[in-house]
Amino acid sequence: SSCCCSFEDYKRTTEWLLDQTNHRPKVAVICGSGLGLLADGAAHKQTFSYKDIPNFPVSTVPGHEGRLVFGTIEDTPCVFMQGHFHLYEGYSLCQVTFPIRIFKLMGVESVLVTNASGGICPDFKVGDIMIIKDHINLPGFAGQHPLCGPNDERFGIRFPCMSDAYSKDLRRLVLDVGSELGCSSFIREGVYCMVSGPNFETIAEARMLLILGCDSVGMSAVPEVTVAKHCGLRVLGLSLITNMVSLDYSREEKVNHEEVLQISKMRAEVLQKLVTTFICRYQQQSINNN
Ligand SMILES: O=P(O)(O)O[C@@H]1C[C@H](O)[C@@H](CO)O1
Ligand SMILES: Nc1nc2[nH]cnc2c(=O)[nH]1
Repeated sequence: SSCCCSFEDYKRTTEWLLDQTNHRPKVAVICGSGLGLLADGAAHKQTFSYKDIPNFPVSTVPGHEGRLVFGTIEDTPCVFMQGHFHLYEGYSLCQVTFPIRIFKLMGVESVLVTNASGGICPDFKVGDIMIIKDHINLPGFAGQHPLCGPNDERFGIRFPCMSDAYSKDLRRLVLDVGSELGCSSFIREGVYCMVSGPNFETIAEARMLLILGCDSVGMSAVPEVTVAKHCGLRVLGLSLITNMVSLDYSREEKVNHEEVLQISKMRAEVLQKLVTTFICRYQQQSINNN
């Protein structure tokens, strides 16, 4: 699975966007399933449909609007992806992660990845927000890895370190913001495992993931985070627990995508407050540190 996009492709898309907008985002927010509302807190919005952006993939999954929204949160220039791409849609991991390198070339410094996932950790509850502390790249173990193929040094090194993929400072900051907003009772930290999907887990698979140390399981984030870390972006990951994964053969409930979207919509407002306040504090901290 080598990269199907050349540096020229990335450059062409970046230049096209820089020509079309005066926004120069510093923070990129990737909105997971049903979480497009996260962009609603931004002002001075300018929106592009993915289908109109050269080289951009398009969204094919319900709950992913397929729009790139530029805007500002207080004084911070941001870009929101309302919908992102998945391996199970038939995209290569190079296409899945294409926007990350565009953001890098546009001057973005930090990426906030959100998504929906199933809770594996028995202490979790539906509606919890899990700060991603670490991940397991299950497709990566099988060679489905976005950095396979020739390495382009203009983006990053051949053998990037992944033990610090999720910025400690950003995790601390979002924990502080969560407690300031009175959300501590449903904010968790944990390990996210990516599977390719599109089916939800069997019970035996779920039990295996529990033994492996996974707290939640989903079908995204990891390729985007890996490529972001490779090109030197700071990363924060937030995963909304939309369902509990069955670990027990006697459990009757069956998970489905509609339920995932319903819980995402129900929690989007809280997550939006968390994300917008986080971005405000992030900006204040950068000002204080400079
Ligand atoms: O795009 P995310 O990772 O938020 O979406 C999750 C994984 C699948 O795409 C979908 C399953 O309901 O939700
Ligand atoms: N793989 C997986 N992805 C999800 N996305 C939301 N819920 C789930 C889940 O239970 N399993």
